[in-house]
Amino acid sequence: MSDGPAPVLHAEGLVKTHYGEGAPAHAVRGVDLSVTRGEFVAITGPSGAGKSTLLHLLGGLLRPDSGRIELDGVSTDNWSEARWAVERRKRIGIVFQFFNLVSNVSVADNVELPALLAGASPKKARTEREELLAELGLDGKERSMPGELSGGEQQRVALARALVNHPPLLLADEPAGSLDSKGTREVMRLLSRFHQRGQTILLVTHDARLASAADRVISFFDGRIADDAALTDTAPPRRGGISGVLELRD
Ligand SMILES: Nc1ncnc2c1ncn2[C@@H]1O[C@H](COP(=O)(O)OP(=O)(O)OP(=O)(O)O)[C@@H](O)[C@H]1O
Repeated sequence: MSDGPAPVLHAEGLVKTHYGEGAPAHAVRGVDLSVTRGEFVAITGPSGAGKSTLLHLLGGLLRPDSGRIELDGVSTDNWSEARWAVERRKRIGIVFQFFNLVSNVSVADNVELPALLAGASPKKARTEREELLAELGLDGKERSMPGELSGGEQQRVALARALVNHPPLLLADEPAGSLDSKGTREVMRLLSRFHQRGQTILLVTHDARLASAADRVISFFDGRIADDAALTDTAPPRRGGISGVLELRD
């Protein structure tokens, strides 16, 4: 590898088979992947290709059958579940299709909790929460319960929760998958904004139009990377990708 800084994420030889009721599902069949700081990478592919399984492996929510993962140059090989939980809080924010907010606590508590668990003082957690919710257009919703919010608002709360500890890596698994076109536009606009400020993002989506908002698109098929289309250094920066893409939806 070159002398530059370690990639935010580096995976080698990842394999994962699910054993359910029927035949084993060979969801991830040997994946090598590096994500550099500041990249916005989309992983796209048809339903059942193994995209979510890959994202769950990369976030430590599933263990690979074989292969290895490094985060910021640190090997995760010997991490226990408990260690993963601690490290994930600092290093990886995750947003899911169905938000996964804690339904019986307020918006404010949903966002502050991961900060407190990571060791922030109550004052710091509160400040971070206030800043993020304001940034995400959720002023005045602090005392609401998740169920009182629209899908788009809930996903913005989930985004605030994922980013409250300033993790180097944001993983997003079909974050617009349960949103209408307005919510989709909003969440993609926010991802793009955070990316422009330097956030490294790995987005899983079956929707090629949303994937085109990223600056590198990986096509995933049958558990393997079929294509990895990074923009070259000499390519002109993409502009208006998201609005161009999402106009299609209106
Ligand atoms: N927990 C599980 N138990 C058994 N099989 C599973 C499990 N999770 C996923 N699979 C199977 O693994 C394969 C890959 O699934 P995965 O959800 O990773 O694909 P995907 O590309 O994310 O699909 P989608 O876009 O529909 O979410 C599929 O055949 C799926 O049925």
